[in-house]
Amino acid sequence: MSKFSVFYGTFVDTPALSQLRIRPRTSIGVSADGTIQFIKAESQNPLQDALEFDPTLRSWEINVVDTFDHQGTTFFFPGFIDTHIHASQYPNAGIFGSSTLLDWLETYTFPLEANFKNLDSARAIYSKVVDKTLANGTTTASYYTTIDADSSNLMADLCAKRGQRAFIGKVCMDQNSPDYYIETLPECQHATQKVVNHIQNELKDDKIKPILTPRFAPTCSSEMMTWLGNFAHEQGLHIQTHLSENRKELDWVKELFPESESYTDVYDSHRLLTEKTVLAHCIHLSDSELDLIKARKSGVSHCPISNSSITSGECEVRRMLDQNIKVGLGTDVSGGFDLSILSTAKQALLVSRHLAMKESDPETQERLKLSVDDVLFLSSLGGAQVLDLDKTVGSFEVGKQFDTQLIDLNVKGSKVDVFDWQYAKWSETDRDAESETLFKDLMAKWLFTGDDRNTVLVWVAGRQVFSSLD
Ligand SMILES: O=c1[nH]c(=O)c2nc[nH]c2[nH]1
Ligand SMILES: [Zn+2]
Repeated sequence: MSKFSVFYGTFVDTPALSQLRIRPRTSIGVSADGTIQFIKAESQNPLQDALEFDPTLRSWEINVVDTFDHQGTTFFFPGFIDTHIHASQYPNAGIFGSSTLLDWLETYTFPLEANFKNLDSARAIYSKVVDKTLANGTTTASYYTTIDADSSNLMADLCAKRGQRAFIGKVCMDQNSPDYYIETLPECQHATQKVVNHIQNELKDDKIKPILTPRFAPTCSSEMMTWLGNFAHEQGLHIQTHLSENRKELDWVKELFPESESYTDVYDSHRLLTEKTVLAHCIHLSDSELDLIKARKSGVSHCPISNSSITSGECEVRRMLDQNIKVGLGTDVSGGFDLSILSTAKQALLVSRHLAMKESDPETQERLKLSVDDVLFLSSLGGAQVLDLDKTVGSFEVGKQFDTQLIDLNVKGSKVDVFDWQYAKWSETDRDAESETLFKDLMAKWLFTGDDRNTVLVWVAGRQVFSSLD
């Protein structure tokens, strides 16, 4: 591996909601540990920039990645962050019939997840998931596996080997689950500790972290949630779970936890809401539940494909963003059928428009609509905030890790077509308002007509982890 890398071209990221930052003719220097060391705008010579940054470097020690692009169709974008994906459910992607959450779990999901004791089959499924998510530009994923510890550890090993940044969540469930797929509290404690120990003390890759994963309140006893909440606090661990996805589920939670003020309060009263908690769905929440999530600084994983597929509802993302609640995107495979965050971002935009169409006031309608810039923020820095990783990844800043995808809109065989007048045509020196507008249109083209074919190279912590050019 080179001692130092320098990347040259157009860098695009979203330093805040609704802000698209476009930096053409820029070089970014990255040290061997993957940390961004400098960002130089208006660069003439990336190799020279690296040598100026560190005069002790020799030219042959520097790896130069130059996109040779001045027309806006090739650009670097931060790696996508999938804040919620069930790796174990991937074989069922697309298979959900007309089910809704609770019958979907019984019919499709539990039977599949129960099979992960077989490590060969687990390896085949998990390898596919890591390969495919990387090829779709996902550099960080928060995974649910199954209740099984050994195959969860295998998933951690596969992510480390392939170089993906990942949270590995062994699923915990000790009640209201089928006889063939349930654990007792002592079994859960033992298996959870086994996974945490493997990741922290045996694997020792600081890109891979354990995440405590009570499946959702109905399948978790109060004793289990108390233990998990305390364990998370003692060890400073992340937590992920599902919250308020489906109306029948809400009624069930009310029945099971009559003493709790709300579904959100069930988790809070077990110390499960922290600034490292990821709450998937959050569709049917009251104002006071949103206040509680905000007070605890927990994050929301918005999973629009899943919510439409198993007809759970429409998450009011703008309502959350208006209150500065952290929101990222989740594919929620296989409630969601697509492991692409680009597709998920597109669907997030469309779901916001469905919510807008229910309003009669034009101003309210306009406000509810998420823009291209908004959903690209949710796919990158928004997700990083949800996972409490925003000091490490999600945008291009000195000191952050270089987790990046290189997008080429003109790649052969791609669905995207760019016509002559649509190129941004950054000239050698010029950066005019027209190029900026044209470039924004190219980003919209990418979101709506692009797919994994446009993701040509992917790096995590400066290491190349995927190439479509090989
Ligand atoms: O989208 C979901 N996927 C699941 O596997 C699940 N389990 C409980 N609730 C869930 N929701
Ligand atoms: Zn889920």
